Amino acid sequence: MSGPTYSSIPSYSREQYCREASVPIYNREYSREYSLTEALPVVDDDAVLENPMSPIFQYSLSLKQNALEIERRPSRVRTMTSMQPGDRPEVQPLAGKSSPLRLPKRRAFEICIQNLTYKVKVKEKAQKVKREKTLLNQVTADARHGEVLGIFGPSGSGKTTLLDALAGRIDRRCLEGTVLVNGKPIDHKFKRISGYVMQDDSLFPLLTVRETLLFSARLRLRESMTQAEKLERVELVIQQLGLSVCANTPIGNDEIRGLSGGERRRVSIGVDVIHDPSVLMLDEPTSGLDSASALQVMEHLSTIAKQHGRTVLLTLHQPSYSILELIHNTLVLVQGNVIYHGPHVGMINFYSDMGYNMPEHMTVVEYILESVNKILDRPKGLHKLVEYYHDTRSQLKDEQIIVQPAVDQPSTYATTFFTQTVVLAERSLINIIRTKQVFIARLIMMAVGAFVMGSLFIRCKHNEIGVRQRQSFFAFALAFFLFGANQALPPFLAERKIFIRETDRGAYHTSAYVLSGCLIILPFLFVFAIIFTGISYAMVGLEASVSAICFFLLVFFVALAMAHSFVILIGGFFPALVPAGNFLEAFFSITFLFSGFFIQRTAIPKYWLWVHYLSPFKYPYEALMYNEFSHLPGLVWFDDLDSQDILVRLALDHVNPWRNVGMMVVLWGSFTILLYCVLKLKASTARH
Ligand SMILES: Nc1ncnc2c1ncn2[C@@H]1O[C@H](COP(=O)(O)OP(=O)(O)OP(=O)(O)O)[C@@H](O)[C@H]1O
Repeated sequence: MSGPTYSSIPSYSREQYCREASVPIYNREYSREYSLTEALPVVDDDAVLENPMSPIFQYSLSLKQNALEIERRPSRVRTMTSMQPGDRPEVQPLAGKSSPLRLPKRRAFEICIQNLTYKVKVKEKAQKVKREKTLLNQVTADARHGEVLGIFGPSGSGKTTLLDALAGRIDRRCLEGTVLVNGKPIDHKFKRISGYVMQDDSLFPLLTVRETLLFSARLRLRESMTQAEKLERVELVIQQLGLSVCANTPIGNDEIRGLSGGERRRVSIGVDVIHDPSVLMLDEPTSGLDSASALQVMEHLSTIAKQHGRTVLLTLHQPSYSILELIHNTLVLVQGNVIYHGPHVGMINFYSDMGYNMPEHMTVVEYILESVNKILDRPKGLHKLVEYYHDTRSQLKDEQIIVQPAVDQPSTYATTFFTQTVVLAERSLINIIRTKQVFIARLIMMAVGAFVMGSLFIRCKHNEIGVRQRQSFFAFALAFFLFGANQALPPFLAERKIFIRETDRGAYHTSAYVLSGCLIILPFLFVFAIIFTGISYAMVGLEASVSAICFFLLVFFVALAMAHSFVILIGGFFPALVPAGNFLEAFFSITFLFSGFFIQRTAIPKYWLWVHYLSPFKYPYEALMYNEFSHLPGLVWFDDLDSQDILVRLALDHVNPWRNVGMMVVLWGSFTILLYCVLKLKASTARH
């Protein structure tokens, strides 16, 4: 096809258009030119004209600064207007465009995929050596701005793999071929200008739809936008995705009642379109939706592409007629090979030329996918399909779209590190408050534990048994605290997927996430330490000076924070609960053995000493012991042994309690930094 595109119409005022009625407008869908008199007797900005040429479609005509924009959209009202050239058509406001919010003008992006190949090594059960499996084979395609590229293919044909490859979820070093974005090789900046809606919905179950979208807006819309504008954008997305009825419903999950699967899918789309990315990739955006909702979502995506000039790539299964009409270009994959790329209308001719005639009741995609299975059953079936496509490809070449230069979209984060930390902390706080049962349960556990220990070691005497009781109390209390930190694991693992998705798309810095998580939990840990100290300290009858009590509280608080960050670190390494939980149990059990309580440091064989120094129990245990005995100088406990002698006997006389607290802080900081590194690595190689 050749001819001018809409955007090539020169910059005319509306009056000029009316005067120069003979300016031809090329309509790509109908492959013909219309005169302005025919299509556009009177045009108001952002108006819908009941299309006189089609009973099914409306043309949304809008006269923008530099070009006349014409969008074809399915008509909701099937009214036919018989219109003669020169007649004044009925003009209605454009549905779903009521918001005055203007999206920023952005640079248009054209993606050009050339011979993209992705192979993995797979091990067959029976075979010893690994076999190479080709997931993408010489895929060549392009996605243009202002258009929706529909990627089709039978299950397992490589649709998700292709999107993952573009989204940077597959290490580029494992890919052969080229992906060009506006003529330049794709790089890490692409993540920031693109949005990727994956197949699975990773959302916070306790946040409502509106809250979910608002948090996404606060993280991903530019800082320069006011709160009111962000709210307005959220409301617009809610409206466009048909989520108004459930805007205040919690997302929910298997345990908490919430949205239906289709609504959840739409929220996932909302989260990734809220910042209006220049390139939007969606894996099965309509899965789980009824036909009306699916059409609504697709209309929205088509609008994003057409009206805002964004590039949309999506995978779909069995699109209906109406959905297919909203897709401008198609790519059909079979076993990682392209068997068709071009407009879907051309697909009918392409396959009828091959000798396949489409029955009336089927969409072309449905028919092709059904036929492909039969073709694949034949000898060399796939090879023939691919070969036929390659032979005819040159004939299918569509006209070149010239990418319009416009305002560049910055490739940095939309918000500052400070804003990200605040927003993420606020979101975590809401989640903690909404799971108050978990917090209350842990609080009760602390109180009951403190009471049981306090009543067991009640009023320890200053004698030999009293020394033993104090040792046992400190050791057991620390075990109770540190083993209990495992409770942080399940909520973190549930959140981990969301974190990976969000950072993968460049929503915020990994460091902002780690810092916010680290800070928001501290007040809660402090409350636990206070409850425990308040109940058990006096009951056990420990040294009653203010400084000793405060130090005791400080040690437990820092121990809790250190243990919490360690548990989260392990959650960063292991994505599943069982291996992470098992590792933590084993780690805490072994390091508890080396704490110095069961066997003194001086008695530990040299080759095991390193475990003693790594033990998270060692530092708080020694600090607590020293704190207790050093506050009672000269007190004779038994056999003429005073506090100092006891410390010498227990090999604790060398302890510097503040150095131990310092070591705990260092461990806490190291675990947090390691967590940052692990999450950063996981986010960058999410698919492998
Ligand atoms: N790491 C991997 N190792 C081996 N095979 C893999 C790997 N990742 C994906 N595959 C295989 O690659 C093929 C393509 O997978 P992909 O998820 O891209 O298919 P799809 O077209 O999106 O399927 P669906 O429509 O069912 O989502 C499948 O056969 C899948 O099993």
